[in-house]
Amino acid sequence: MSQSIRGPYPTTRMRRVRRHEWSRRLVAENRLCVSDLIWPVFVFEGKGRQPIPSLPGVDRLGTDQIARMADSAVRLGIPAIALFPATPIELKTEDAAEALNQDNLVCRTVRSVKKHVGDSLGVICDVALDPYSSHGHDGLVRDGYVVNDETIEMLCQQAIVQATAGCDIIAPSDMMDGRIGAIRKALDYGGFHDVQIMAYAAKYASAFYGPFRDAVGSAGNLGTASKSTYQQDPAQSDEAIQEVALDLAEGADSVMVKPGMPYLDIVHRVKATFGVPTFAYQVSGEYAMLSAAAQNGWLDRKRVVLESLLGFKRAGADGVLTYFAEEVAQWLVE
Ligand SMILES: NCc1[nH]cc(CCC(=O)O)c1CC(=O)O
Ligand SMILES: [Mg+2]
Repeated sequence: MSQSIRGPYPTTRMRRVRRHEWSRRLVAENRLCVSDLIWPVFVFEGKGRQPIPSLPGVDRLGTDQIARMADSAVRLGIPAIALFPATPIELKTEDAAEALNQDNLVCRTVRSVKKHVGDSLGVICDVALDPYSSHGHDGLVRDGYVVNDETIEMLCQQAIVQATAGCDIIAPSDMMDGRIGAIRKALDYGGFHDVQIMAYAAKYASAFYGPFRDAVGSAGNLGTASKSTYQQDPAQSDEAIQEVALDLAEGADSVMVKPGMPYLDIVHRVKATFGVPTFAYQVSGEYAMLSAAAQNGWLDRKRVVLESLLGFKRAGADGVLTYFAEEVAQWLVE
């Protein structure tokens, strides 16, 4: 080839650093590690394990499975679990009174985890009424509307009940206005000033929550009703920033964006705007999608899961709540 027809070759060759595995590792800007994972755990009243058909591979755990689960989390180095109770149908009522029972399933589970592993594992509890309400809504319903302030009174009591059981992080997922400030005050007056609040600050009214509602048994209660009068409209972006600003001003220690993959733009904006501990929730529908495709042999389970979680890190999340947590932790420590 003659010199004259050779074009000007690029001085910058992006491919140079990609050539070898050691080099790709060396320049990697983001990394996923076990410390990034929050493990959601469904519990039920009874013994053994119950499969959840729309969450293949995820089981509800009976009371006799709790110690083993907590041991596994500690052994793998998972920093925290998030507990979700499947409340027996006969305990669900219009006023969700079971939420305030000091001996309800979630409180007993918290106590048994704490008794078993103490402070080597953080325990997160959702604050919202949907696992306990006969209508499946996160708040109290008056004349067909989920009422804000009256719900908050109950959420404050629910937070105290959970903190008393030993919960380390209270995670309000209800989207009532002003609940973070009220819960912070209630916790402080109750002597729980060291209990953290992880606010589900930007939580969207999403169809991706379907399998979760199967898991906690609230799908049948909610029926075709929607949560759009309190959860955010998927069209909104600036609104998420305002939600986060309010929750931080009210005393949230960390914030959560939910769902995850379709909302990575929100994760990024929140982290870039506030620079506070920011978490993302890879919700049940996201787990179901990836699992189903992998089960069909259409996607490589391990590779898509790791890629999806790295995506959260790249977007700015400090950690991810994911149903893949235990499995991923096993891969990462191998
Ligand atoms: N307070 C309810 C709650 N807490 C976590 C989820 C969904 C999580 C998931 O889909 O994995 C929901 C469902 C909802 O808002 O209806
Ligand atoms: Mg809010």
